[in-house]
Amino acid sequence: MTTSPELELGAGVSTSAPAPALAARTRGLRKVYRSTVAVDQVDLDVPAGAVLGMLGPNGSGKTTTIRMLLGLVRPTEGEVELLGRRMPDESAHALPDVGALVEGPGFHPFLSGRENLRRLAAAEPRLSTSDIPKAVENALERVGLAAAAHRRYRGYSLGMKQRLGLAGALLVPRRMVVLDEPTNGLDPAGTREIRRIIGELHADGVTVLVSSHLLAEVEATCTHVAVLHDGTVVAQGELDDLLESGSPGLVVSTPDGDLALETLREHRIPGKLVPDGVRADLTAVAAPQVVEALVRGGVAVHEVRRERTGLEDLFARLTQDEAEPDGLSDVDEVSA
Ligand SMILES: Nc1ncnc2c1ncn2[C@@H]1O[C@H](COP(=O)(O)OP(=O)(O)OP(=O)(O)O)[C@@H](O)[C@H]1O
Repeated sequence: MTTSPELELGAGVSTSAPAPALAARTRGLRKVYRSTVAVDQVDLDVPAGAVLGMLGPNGSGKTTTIRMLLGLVRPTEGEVELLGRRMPDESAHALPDVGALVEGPGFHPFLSGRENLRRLAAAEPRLSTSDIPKAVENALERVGLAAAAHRRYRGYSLGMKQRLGLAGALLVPRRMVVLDEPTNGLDPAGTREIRRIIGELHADGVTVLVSSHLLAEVEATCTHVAVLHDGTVVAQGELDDLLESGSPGLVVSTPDGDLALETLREHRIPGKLVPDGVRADLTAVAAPQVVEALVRGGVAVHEVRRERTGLEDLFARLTQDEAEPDGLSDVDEVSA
C-alpha cells in the first residue's frame, strides 16, 4: 500500500511538468499489427481544457490511439506526448495525473464493487491509506453505484461494470481523463450521468478525451472533435468550426420567400426556397452581403442564421466507405 502524506486527495497538483497548451499530442503516429495497419500517420492535438470526442467507425483506430497515448501499447513509429511527457518512456510521470477508462481494468469477479475499488485505490500514489475509504465512497457516489457497491463484481451488468471503471478513473482529481466508449452498455439515464460527469470535469478545467459511437452524445458534450477513418485522422478541430465549415449556408426567415429568391438571383447568389424563407449559398459571398441585398430589395428579414450540418452528416461525409468491423484476432500488443 502506498502512502504519500505530502500528496493528499484534493491536491490535484502535478509533481512534474508545467501545464502545456496541449494536454496530449501525437506526431506521425503509426501502429502495425502484423499485416494490419491499425493507426497511420496520426497527428492528434488534444488542447488542454478541451473535451475532445474521438469518433470513427469500428476498426478505425480509436482504441489503439488511446492505448498508445496511455503508454499501454508501444507505437511502431511516431511520437506521443501526454501532459508534456514523452510516452511510453515517461509514463510514471504522466499517468498519476490521468484517469482512464479503457477496456475493463481487470476487476476481481468475486470481490464487491467497493472492495475492487479499494484495491485500485491502494495502488494510487496520490492516496494515503487513511484517505482511501472516503475517496472510494465519493467515487461510488459520483457514478451512481453506491447502492450496489456491496455486490460482487461478477453479478454486475455491463453498465455497472462501466460505472465501476469510471469510478476508478475518478478516484483522485486528475488533469486529464480518458474514456474509451464510456456509455457502452449504459441505459439512457446512465448515459445522461456520463454527460453530467464530463460536464463537471470540463467545468473543473480537466481535459477529457472520450471515444464514442454516439454522435449525438459527442455533439452535446464535446468542445473538440477528431474523426478517424482507416487509421488516419480525417478531420479535427473545434466542433463548432467543423460543423460550420461543412455547410456554407445562410437561412433567412421571411414571409417574402419569392421576392427573396428573386433578389438573390439578381445578385447572382445561389439560393433556394425553404419552409420559412430562403437558403442562400455562402460559398462565394459573405453573410452580410446577402442580408444587405435582401433588405435593399425590400425583403422583410425576420431572422438570419448560419446553417449547421449535424455531426451525423459531417461524420457520414468524412467516413463514407466504412472500414470493416474488426476481429481483434491476431493479438501481438506490447506492454510499456
Ligand atoms: N491487439 C491487436 N492485434 C491485432 N490487431 C489489432 C489489435 N488491436 C487492434 N487491432 C486492429 O487494428 C485496427 C484498429 O482497431 P481499434 O480497436 O483501434 O479500432 P476502434 O476504432 O477502436 O474500433 P471499435 O470502434 O470497433 O472499438 C482494427 O483493424 C483491429 O482489428
